[in-house]
Amino acid sequence: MTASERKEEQRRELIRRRLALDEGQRERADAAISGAVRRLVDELDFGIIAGFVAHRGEPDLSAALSWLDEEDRAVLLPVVRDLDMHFRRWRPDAAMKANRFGIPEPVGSEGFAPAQIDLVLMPLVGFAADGARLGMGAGFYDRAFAFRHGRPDDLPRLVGVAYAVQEAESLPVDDWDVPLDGIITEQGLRWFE
Ligand SMILES: Nc1nc2c(c(=O)[nH]1)N(C=O)[C@@H](CNc1ccc(C(=O)N[C@@H](CCC(=O)O)C(=O)O)cc1)CN2
Ligand SMILES: Nc1ncnc2c1ncn2[C@@H]1O[C@H](COP(=O)(O)OP(=O)(O)OP(=O)(O)O)[C@@H](O)[C@H]1O
Repeated sequence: MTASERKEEQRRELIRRRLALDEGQRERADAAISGAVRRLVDELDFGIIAGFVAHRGEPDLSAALSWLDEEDRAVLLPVVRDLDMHFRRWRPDAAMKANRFGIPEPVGSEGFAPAQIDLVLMPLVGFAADGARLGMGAGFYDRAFAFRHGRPDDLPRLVGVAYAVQEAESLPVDDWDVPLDGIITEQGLRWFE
C-alpha cells in the first residue's frame, strides 16, 4: 500500500468514527469544546481567530464563535478558491454562500491572509500524540500555513479541534504536513512539544 492509500484508508475510518457519535454525546462534547476555546482565547488574549463551520461530523463551534464575536474579537472563516484558501470576517448577520463542498463561507466581508491570524482552530479528520494532523486530503491548510514550517514560536498558533475519538495511534506524515501546536477536544486543551 502506498503512503497516500494509507492516508485515505485512515481518513475513511476516522470520519466514520466521528459520524458515529450520537446526538447527546455530540452536544455535550461540543459544549465542552466551545468552553475550552473560550478559556484559551481569554488566557492568551488572541484578537484574530479563524474557526470553521462544521462539515461531515466535525465539532460545532457556533457557541464559541458567537461568544468571541460578542467579545469584539475578529472571527474569521476559511474561503476556498481553486487550490487557494484565505479567510473572511464572520459576524452573526454575515451573508453566507456555500462553497463547492457545500460549506458556508462569508461573502463580501473583510479579507485576511493566513499570516495575519493569531489563532487558527483547525478542522481535522485525525490527530496523533506527536501533533500530526490528517485533514480532508486537499492540502488547503498545509499550503496556507506552510510558512509556519520550522518556526515553532511564530503566530498563528495552530490548534486542532476534534472529538477525542479522532485520536490515532500514529499518522503517516509527509514533508508538507504542518504539525499542530495543540489540540482541543471535549477532554480539554493539550499542547504538543
Ligand atoms: N469545516 C471545514 N471547512 C473547511 C475545511 C475543512 O476541512 N472543514 N477545509 C479543509 O481543507 C477547507 C475545505 N476543504 C475540503 C476538502 C474536502 C472536502 C470534502 O468533503 N471532500 C469530499 C469529496 C467532495 C468533493 O470532492 O466534492 C470527500 O473527501 O469525501 C471538504 C472540504 C476549507 N474549509
Ligand atoms: N506546501 C504545499 N505546497 C504544495 N502542495 C502541497 C503543500 N502541502 C500540501 N500539498 C498537497 O496537498 C495534497 C493533500 O495533502 P494531504 O493529504 O496531506 O492533505 P490534508 O492535510 O489531509 O488536508 P488539509 O491540509 O486540506 O486539511 C497533497 O497532494 C500535497 O501534494
